[in-house]
Amino acid sequence: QLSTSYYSSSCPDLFSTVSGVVQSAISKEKRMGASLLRLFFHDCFVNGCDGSILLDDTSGFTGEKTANPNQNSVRGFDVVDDIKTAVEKVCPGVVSCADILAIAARDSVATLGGRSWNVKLGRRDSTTASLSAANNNIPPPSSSLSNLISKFSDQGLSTKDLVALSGAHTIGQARCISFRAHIYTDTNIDSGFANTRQSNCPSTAGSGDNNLAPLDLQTPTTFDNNYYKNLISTKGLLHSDQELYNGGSTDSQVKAYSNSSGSFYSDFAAAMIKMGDISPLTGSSGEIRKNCRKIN
Ligand code: HEM
Ligand SMILES: [Ca+2]
Ligand SMILES: [Ca+2]
Repeated sequence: QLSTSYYSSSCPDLFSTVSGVVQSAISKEKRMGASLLRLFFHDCFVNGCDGSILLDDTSGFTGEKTANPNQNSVRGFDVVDDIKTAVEKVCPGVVSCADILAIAARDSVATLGGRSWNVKLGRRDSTTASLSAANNNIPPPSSSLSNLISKFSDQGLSTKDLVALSGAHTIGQARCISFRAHIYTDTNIDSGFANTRQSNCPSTAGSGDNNLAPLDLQTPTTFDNNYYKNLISTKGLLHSDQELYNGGSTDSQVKAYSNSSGSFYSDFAAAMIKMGDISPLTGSSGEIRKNCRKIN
């Protein structure tokens, strides 16, 4: 029921308005493109793409921002606010925050050198959020391949979608706490690479937990297929990344993407559209939030 032309008459300037704000945010800080892409993933995996992740906690309401995968980690909420403000100026009360996340994710990929796609729209915004679903549904970086496959399958996404979508880790940064175990205890990691990462991520828990390293050591601000090349040279930063190329069923797809950015780009776009279709609120369900951080 989502459609690429959903706002064509109600908000004809929507795409140019969103992309203007996204591009200016990325020109200030390239990492922001990665952060916006990740927000869409963390929204869609928790009761569908309904903007639930954007709701702030209040004294009487606990949202998703303090869930384990999100706390001290997800970012970009100020940019979403800037996009919403710009969109409200051109078409007040029309465009959902959930759709803004979908467009911003697409524009981020395109701005950082990836290929664009036609984004489907017409989602409405939730009036609820779920801390427990955020904790349960978003896989942690300690996940095994079978855990990853099952968390994606729970959302209706295939193993092929898992491998394609994981290519998002061609951009952005991770905290030491997310990759410490992989660089100190796993054996399926290039030893020089492990040493390099250890130099800014102390083995002791607590110290340096928030120190950052790029998910893609070579081109962390370019959306390319280098992530898969890293996996083949056992330079995946997260344990979960390297699980995709560790002698299992997904090795062949990793190899294929490492050899063909074209097949990665087209499968990534198809999988993003599929992820964007997870349980949208439509019709009279939900609402169009005026402020993405709170229900009307
Ligand atoms: C396959 C399972 C996945 C796991 C286990 C996972 C895990 C993680 C972790 C642990 C981080 C670093 C967080 C931190 O240390 O603060 C991260 C960052 C990131 N993830 Fe994932 N992720 C997965 C899939 C995805 C998907 C499907 C997307 C988008 C389509 C995505 C996009 C990103 C991006 C862009 C970043 C960097 C964000 C930034 O720099 O602000 N990830 N992910
Ligand atoms: Ca959601
Ligand atoms: Ca890259």
